[in-house]
Amino acid sequence: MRAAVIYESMFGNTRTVAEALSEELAKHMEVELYEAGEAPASIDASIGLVVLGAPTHGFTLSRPSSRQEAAGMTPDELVSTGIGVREWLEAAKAAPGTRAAAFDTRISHVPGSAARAATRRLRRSGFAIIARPASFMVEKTLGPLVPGQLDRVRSWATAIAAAAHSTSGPAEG
Ligand SMILES: Cc1cc2nc3c(=O)[nH]c(=O)nc-3n(C[C@H](O)[C@H](O)[C@H](O)COP(=O)(O)O)c2cc1C
Repeated sequence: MRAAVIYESMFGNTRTVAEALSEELAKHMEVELYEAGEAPASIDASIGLVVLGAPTHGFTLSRPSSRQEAAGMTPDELVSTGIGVREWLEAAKAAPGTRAAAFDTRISHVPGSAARAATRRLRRSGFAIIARPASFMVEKTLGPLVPGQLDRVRSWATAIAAAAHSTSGPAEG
């Protein structure tokens, strides 16, 4: 099976999670890692699993206005300077039933997260959701990740690899 991991990140924390996730998933399948602005809008039929990752902004997926707000918080260039996962999803095309899962990074345990919003949108677009949305925590808005989060990422990767292999994709009906 091949997987596409597509992430958006302002300050690099979601990218760090996406990289660790991809490394672990690659023990179980072929993995392509894309920043959202560079990800293909059309998911190739050979891709059996799509994993989306985004920072939580305002209890949901980022918008151009929240990304602009993020840009004002650091003198450094943002990791994602083009579209985010919200806009990628609006344009995405994939075979109905393509397996998918979503994660986010966030600061607070208050309900409302980018991963939940992405999962809802994936389902609405015809993807088959194989895992509950996962959140990985940062200490402050700019990061870093809370210690121990990358262990949680690796466990989640193992779980979604197993779920992907035990769930039929579009080709199998
Ligand atoms: C404009 C803005 C809004 C945010 N809103 C939330 C929020 O509603 N809930 C939350 O837990 N974290 C919120 N955060 C913190 C982000 O989730 C945090 O910056 C992100 O996880 C860092 O990941 P990144 O380095 O990949 O951008 C917000 C951050 C920004 C910049």
